[in-house]
Amino acid sequence: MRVGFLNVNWADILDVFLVSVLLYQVYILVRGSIASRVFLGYLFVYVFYLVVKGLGLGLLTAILQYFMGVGAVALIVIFQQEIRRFLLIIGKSTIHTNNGFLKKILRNSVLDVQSKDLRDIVEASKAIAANFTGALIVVNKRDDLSKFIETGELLDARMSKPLLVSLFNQYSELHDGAIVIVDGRIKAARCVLPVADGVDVPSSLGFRHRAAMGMSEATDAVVIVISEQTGRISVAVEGELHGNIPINELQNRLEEYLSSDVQRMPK
Ligand SMILES: Nc1ncnc2c1ncn2[C@@H]1O[C@H](COP(=O)(O)OP(=O)(O)OP(=O)(O)O)[C@@H](O)[C@H]1O
Repeated sequence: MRVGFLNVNWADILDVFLVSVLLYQVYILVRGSIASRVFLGYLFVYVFYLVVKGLGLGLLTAILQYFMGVGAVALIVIFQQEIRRFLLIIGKSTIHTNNGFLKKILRNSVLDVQSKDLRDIVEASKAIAANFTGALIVVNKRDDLSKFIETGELLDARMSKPLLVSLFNQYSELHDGAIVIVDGRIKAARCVLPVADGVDVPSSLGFRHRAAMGMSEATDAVVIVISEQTGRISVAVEGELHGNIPINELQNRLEEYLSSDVQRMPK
């Protein structure tokens, strides 16, 4: 088939499709992390190398070629976490499971958490806020949250309001840190989240709220934060904190945030 002055065959189309899928997966894995900058830097050097090679600058081409060879090894070391997660996703997923690899790539709707689960989260938030207990609840969207789950105590429990409330009870050994919910299951408790420290973070904010902002900045997850001091419920999404949300609005707001599909720029 001819497209303009190009001769394109099915193998070319398949090739471009597979490379796009691969680059998209790499982007999903590294976005929001420091690794994304390294990845972009390496890509920039590679494009520069192609230009230099095209211009026939032999010496510079040889130097860049050597640099990229060493860089490839360095990339494997720098990206070891991401590579591990990538292989885990492939290993765990089949097209037939709910978490299918293709579904993760192709789906547009990201609202995996059911209304009943959201109701449990809202009811639990209401009870926790009424008792002036602090809480931090992370609800996943599309990003893989394994590296945050690994920092806490693995539970993989069915969603329930009583369980959520008791996990944050101040006498519970698991009350500190955050709970991470993935596809409607309580995956882990006592998780450590990244803390937001940018210039746009109000200095009056405590660490619970900063962690909520940091997590929603680093991933596409939606984070509910309940203040121990004021009993106020806030929700962090895409790095922004929406403060003091009335309990009767919480479910709608969560549904809205969890189903919106804004593509964030990598930090
Ligand atoms: N990086 C973090 N990851 C997970 N949880 C955190 C993190 N930082 C703080 N927390 C939680 O927040 C608690 C401390 O909250 P702190 O009082 O500093 O925050 P705050 O935003 O003022 O909240 P509050 O209004 O509830 O006091 C810790 O005991 C811990 O449970």
